Amino acid sequence: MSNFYNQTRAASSLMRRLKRSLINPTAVSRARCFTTAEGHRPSLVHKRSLDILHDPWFNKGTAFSMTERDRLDLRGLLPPNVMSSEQQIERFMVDLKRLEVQARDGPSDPNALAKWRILNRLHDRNETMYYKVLIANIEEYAPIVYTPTVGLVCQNYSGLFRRPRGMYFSAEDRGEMMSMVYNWPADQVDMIVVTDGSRILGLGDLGVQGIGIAIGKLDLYVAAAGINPQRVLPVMIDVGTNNEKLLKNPLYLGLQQHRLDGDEYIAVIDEFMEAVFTRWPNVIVQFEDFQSKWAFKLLQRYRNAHRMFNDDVQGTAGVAIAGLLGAVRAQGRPMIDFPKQKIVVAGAGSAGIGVVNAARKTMARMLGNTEHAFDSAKSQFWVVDANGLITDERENIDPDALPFARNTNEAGRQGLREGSSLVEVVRQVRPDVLLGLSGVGGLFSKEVLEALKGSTSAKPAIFAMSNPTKNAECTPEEAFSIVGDNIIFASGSPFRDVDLGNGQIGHSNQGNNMYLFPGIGLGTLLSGSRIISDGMLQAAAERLAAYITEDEVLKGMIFPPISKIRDITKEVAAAVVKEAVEEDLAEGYRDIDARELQKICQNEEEVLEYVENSMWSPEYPTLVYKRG
Ligand SMILES: NC(=O)C1=CN([C@@H]2O[C@H](COP(=O)(O)OP(=O)(O)OC[C@H]3O[C@@H](n4cnc5c(N)ncnc54)[C@H](O)[C@@H]3O)[C@@H](O)[C@H]2O)C=CC1
Ligand SMILES: CC(=O)C(=O)O
Ligand SMILES: [Mg+2]
Repeated sequence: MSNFYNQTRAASSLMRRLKRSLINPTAVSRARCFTTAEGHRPSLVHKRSLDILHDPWFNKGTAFSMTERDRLDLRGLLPPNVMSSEQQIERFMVDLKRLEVQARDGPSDPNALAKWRILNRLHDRNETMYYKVLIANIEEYAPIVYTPTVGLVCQNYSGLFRRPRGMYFSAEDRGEMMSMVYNWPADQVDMIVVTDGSRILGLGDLGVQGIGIAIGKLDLYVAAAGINPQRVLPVMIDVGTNNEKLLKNPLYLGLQQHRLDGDEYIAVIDEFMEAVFTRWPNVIVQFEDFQSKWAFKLLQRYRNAHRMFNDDVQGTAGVAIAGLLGAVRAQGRPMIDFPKQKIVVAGAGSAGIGVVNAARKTMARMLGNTEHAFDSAKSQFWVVDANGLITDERENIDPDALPFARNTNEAGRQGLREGSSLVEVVRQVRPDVLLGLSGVGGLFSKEVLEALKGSTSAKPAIFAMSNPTKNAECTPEEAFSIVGDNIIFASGSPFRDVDLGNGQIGHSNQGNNMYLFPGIGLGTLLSGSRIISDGMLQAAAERLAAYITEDEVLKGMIFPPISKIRDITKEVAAAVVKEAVEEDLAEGYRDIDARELQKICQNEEEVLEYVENSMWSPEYPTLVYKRG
């Protein structure tokens, strides 16, 4: 694995300064399906006339040139004035800008859902333009297509549903999935994001309505990672819901039954996995928002045999590690001091346990990667769940949380016991970091934040990572006003920076797995790795951590702005490709075989170029009709 500690920021910025190279004809085609080659070569379509205008993959609306209108039997079906794509966007934005109220606070923006509707309608009729708008305005519209608004969309999905997007596999489809997958029109699928809707953000079981989160995540795959939108597939596996409110709603669109469980549940997921990997053997499957009960089990079940990962467990862990390392640097300490950090984590679900596992491994590696280092690193964590501090006295302890259960005697010496409240734990431990993945809005109450003032750290870090906005454990205003100006703050959903007065800004970082999952997926795709190893995930996290400069970190920025997400994703993907090659997992992608990939990986600039050239960009291709 690349040695993170030797990586310099200077090297990364040099890479970024590299001039964009011309498309390498031997590089992976970033062109759309049916496109014969890169960039300006035409795309072959098997439809004409209104069928084209009704196909969001090919529709250009008013931007169809006159020659194309003739070629595709479109003359007379559109107003005569041919628009450039810039003019089209200008016209579209008039509509959207009418609703212009600062969107970054999500649900507190009364127009968030209306904006989502306008964007969704564009998505339905012209994908190229949709992604052009999204990429150009990612900071403004990520909070609409992704957290927090996507949460609201999922909650209201049965009412909002108009046109289908993605695939639905339900418990009723048992025995049929292998043939159902052929109902999807694309012969190539690179990325699937699948959910069973059982834990959507911090909003609980939303059943079939959870498909919105898979759609939102894939929007970021296209916008940030440049995955071709014709090759993404959002999937909902509907095994029922335990949300009684939904079950009682006759307009609910999902199966009106309680969730399958046990072997029956696993059989459905197994069948789905077999079906998608049979039709698309090279696809990557991202598991999203599965309740913790299944998240870890399914990850263990599939991760050594399939190209898959669990974003909530592994993506979140990587983002948190990057943030935690940033917090150490922000304290003016060397990163190697990370193993000394005292970390209180509120939340022992898929995300919380994913984070403590990964943080423990990172600490152990820094301490020499011995068994002793691994064992002692666990003492840096205090994990609190709905029942308080987890100790070895806990009855029916979740096996995933077991390694982090505090020894009761030792807890006693600290003035703590099984079930101690969060405020007691913070008061006694005086942690460097308070990290929330509990899904409980306001959990970091005034009392808890007051207790954090006793932190032994010169600059304590508060990670209120639960989503959407109203589920954040605290707001940045609360954190800065109660704990003081000298803190680091990050939240899962976006908040505005805080004006601290005297020209000082309290930086509000967004600590969300969106910084990693697109690069993990893209890097895996471009390496052709058959699995996603711990090393690949670690390399991704390290690259994200290295993205922030020393200057930025000292100003309290531990994550880069969302506006840089495409560049960040490129770097993360490059790190993943390199790691896959180093671990001998890479089998190559399309016409780049494993040997060529190895050569590419000898030169950092070439890897970045390879990744960049493989990313789809939203430009209209010239369309040529060909009988299907
Ligand atoms: N920022 C990010 O990138 C990510 C954020 N998340 C967020 O993390 C949250 C949790 O996700 P999961 O772990 O999958 O959910 P989960 O439901 O599996 O786990 C929630 C945990 O919080 C604990 N909890 C509940 N009430 C508590 C309280 N009063 N005090 C302390 N702990 C309490 C529960 O006992 C449980 O251990 C969600 O809101 C989700 O949106 C998840 C993944 C990524
Ligand atoms: C961000 C994310 O994956 C979650 O809140 O579940
Ligand atoms: Mg999630």
